[in-house]
Amino acid sequence: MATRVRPSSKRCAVIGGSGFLGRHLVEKLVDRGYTVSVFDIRQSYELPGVTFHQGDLCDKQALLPAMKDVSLVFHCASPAPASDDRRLFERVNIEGTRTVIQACNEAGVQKLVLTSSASVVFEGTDVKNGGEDLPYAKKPIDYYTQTKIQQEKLVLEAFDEGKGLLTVAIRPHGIFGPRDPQLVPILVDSARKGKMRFIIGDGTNVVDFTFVENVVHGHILAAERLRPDSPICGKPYHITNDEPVRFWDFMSEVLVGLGYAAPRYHLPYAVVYGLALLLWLLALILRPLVSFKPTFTPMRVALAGTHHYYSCERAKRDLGYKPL
Ligand SMILES: NC(=O)C1=CN([C@@H]2O[C@H](COP(=O)(O)OP(=O)(O)OC[C@H]3O[C@@H](n4cnc5c(N)ncnc54)[C@H](O)[C@@H]3O)[C@@H](O)[C@H]2O)C=CC1
Ligand SMILES: CC(C)CCC[C@@H](C)[C@H]1CC[C@H]2C3=C(CC[C@]12C)[C@@]1(C)CCC(=O)C[C@@H]1CC3
Repeated sequence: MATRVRPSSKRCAVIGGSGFLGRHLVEKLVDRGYTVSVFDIRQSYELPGVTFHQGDLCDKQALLPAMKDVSLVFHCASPAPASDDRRLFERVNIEGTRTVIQACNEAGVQKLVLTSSASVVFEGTDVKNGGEDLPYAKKPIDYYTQTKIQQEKLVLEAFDEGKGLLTVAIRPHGIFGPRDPQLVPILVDSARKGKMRFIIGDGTNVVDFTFVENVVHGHILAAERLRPDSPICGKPYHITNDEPVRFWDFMSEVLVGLGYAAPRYHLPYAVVYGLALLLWLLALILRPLVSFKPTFTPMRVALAGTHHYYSCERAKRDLGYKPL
């Protein structure tokens, strides 16, 4: 009878490994002696020792070769929040994640680490030092958040000792660092268009921005602590800098550092949120005729005008996490 060879614990796959977080994760894994396969819909770089598999994660047959002899899978692929395309989010984050789980089970993968998001509990109102026990948002503000919630539930519920699949979810918030494709680019683009003169609300709201290397560190700790008897199986973990900052101070520092003026004039939060909602509706109605993407989406305005910072005490306790 043929015996199944147990894959090496240092062989892993990174789904979404061509992206911002994914590439940082791949680079750190290679440094730590892992053999890495990247699976992504695009290839954005080359790295010695890393094998690239190009394909759509909704296609199980395309995924399986990237998972051959792999014991650990990181799933950090998602459409960009800015795309605001309901069907795309549902297809990739929900149906695609189901496919990833099936492929992991078929390929005999032992551990699956999902990159979720702290925004799965954010409903547009203040979250102060939020723990992982907060309920999922009942009224998620956008399709991105709505489908990230479903995705996280799928992965955590897939934890099944019987089948041998151990799962965990990492919830970062507002990732920044080299090659960030959204935070600084959106900010700079808005500043160039003269849209960053205003502070939404009173400007004192405190939030988490998380350095990408801390997020990578949290993922690797979780992967290495994921064992059948570990308390982390089937659980989500917030990973932050453990250093919440004022949203508008952070924005101002980045803008001034890049040679733009800091926002100065205050606008009432409720008015800007209402306008953003109106613009979003207008863009939705006019979509068949004209396509325009408002800079100030309801989600961005909510993030810019409320407190949203999270406790990483559970990660410190269970993962031995400490910001780098
Ligand atoms: N950037 C942030 O502030 C935060 C990001 N996250 C999560 O972190 C993860 C990584 O995000 P980023 O690196 O910022 O985004 P990114 O856009 O740089 O990376 C996502 C990657 O997924 C790939 N991808 C998308 N659809 C795919 C598909 N159908 N099949 C295969 N690959 C596909 C893209 O090509 C891209 O390389 C995502 O799951 C995101 O939800 C969570 C919290 C905050
Ligand atoms: C136009 C301005 C009012 C705001 C400009 C800055 C924003 C582009 C960013 C500030 C907080 C960021 C953030 C995310 C994207 C970029 C910001 C809105 C996420 C939505 C990315 C995906 C997540 O999972 C949560 C993030 C929260 C913070």
